[in-house]
Amino acid sequence: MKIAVLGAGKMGISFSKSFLKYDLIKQENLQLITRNKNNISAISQEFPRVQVLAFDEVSTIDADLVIIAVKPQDFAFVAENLTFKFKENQLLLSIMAGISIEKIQNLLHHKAVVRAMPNSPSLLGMGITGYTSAPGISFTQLIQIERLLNSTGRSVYLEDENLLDGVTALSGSGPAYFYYIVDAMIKAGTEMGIEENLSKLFVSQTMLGAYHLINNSDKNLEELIQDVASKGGTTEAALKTFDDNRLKEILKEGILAAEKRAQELNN
Ligand SMILES: NC(=O)C1=CN([C@@H]2O[C@H](COP(=O)(O)OP(=O)(O)OC[C@H]3O[C@@H](n4cnc5c(N)ncnc54)[C@H](OP(=O)(O)O)[C@@H]3O)[C@@H](O)[C@H]2O)C=CC1
Ligand SMILES: O=C(O)[C@@H]1CCC=N1
Repeated sequence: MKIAVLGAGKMGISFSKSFLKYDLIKQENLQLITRNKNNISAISQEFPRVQVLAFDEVSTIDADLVIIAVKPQDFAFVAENLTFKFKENQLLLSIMAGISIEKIQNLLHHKAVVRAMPNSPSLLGMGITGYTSAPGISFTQLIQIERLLNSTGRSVYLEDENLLDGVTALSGSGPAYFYYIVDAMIKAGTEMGIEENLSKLFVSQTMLGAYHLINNSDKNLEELIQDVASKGGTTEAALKTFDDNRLKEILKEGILAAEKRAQELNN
């Protein structure tokens, strides 16, 4: 299989690394397309046998699969300035937030589109990707896509494309929410006089342990919380402050704002 990545940024590179790591593709069969010519030598150093091209130098794409990994805001420019046509047998895989299959089909004049929403832990093979496809994509093509996505972590096929904006808000953006909460906890630690590196250790090991308890316990989240929160104790004091300040609602509102933004990106 030959793959071209249009938009060799963080996610495009991260996907490429996963495909190469699991031998799903050879460097010789990968094309990385970037906007800025100054990036070419750095990318070529990392991938010595990959063909690295600038967008305005591309005259044809020799690939079975083209991954579109530019920012949604750059997509209209890409579509208007393509100097080549997609071949009928080429499959497009978009990982752009918000942009619908219909819009991709219309702007690129190409029907065979799969739309996916991965997340940044894909860099470690620990991501999760929701994906869906245009009508007419064969089962064999979907299996090929799923094999590639699974090299970046887990993947879930969704019948309903509309759910992908929710997936974007939940797992696409999710790692940033987690870092945000971890950062707030570490800062609280330093404010209480714990050295920053120690605070980081206490918080990250707590998150890791708690994550494994979620996955290895028969108890639901409410019960796990109750196990920690002794009557009249410290946890209860923290949880009361969170509830008094509507922290859960605020987090939910933030996630819904991310979904709304994904929908706006398609306008
Ligand atoms: N970051 C994340 O965690 C996730 C991102 N996504 C989606 O993945 C996509 C990429 O995001 P991310 O990797 O973070 O962003 P990056 O900015 O790191 O990557 C986008 C890349 O596209 C390049 N680019 C822009 N225009 C063109 C063009 N005309 N031709 C070729 N390359 C071009 C940019 O070049 P330049 O360096 O010049 O800007 C940049 O390298 C987005 O659509 C985003 O919605 C999805 C899930 C998670
Ligand atoms: O913030 C964004 O728009 C992209 C999509 C999901 C994660 N990053």
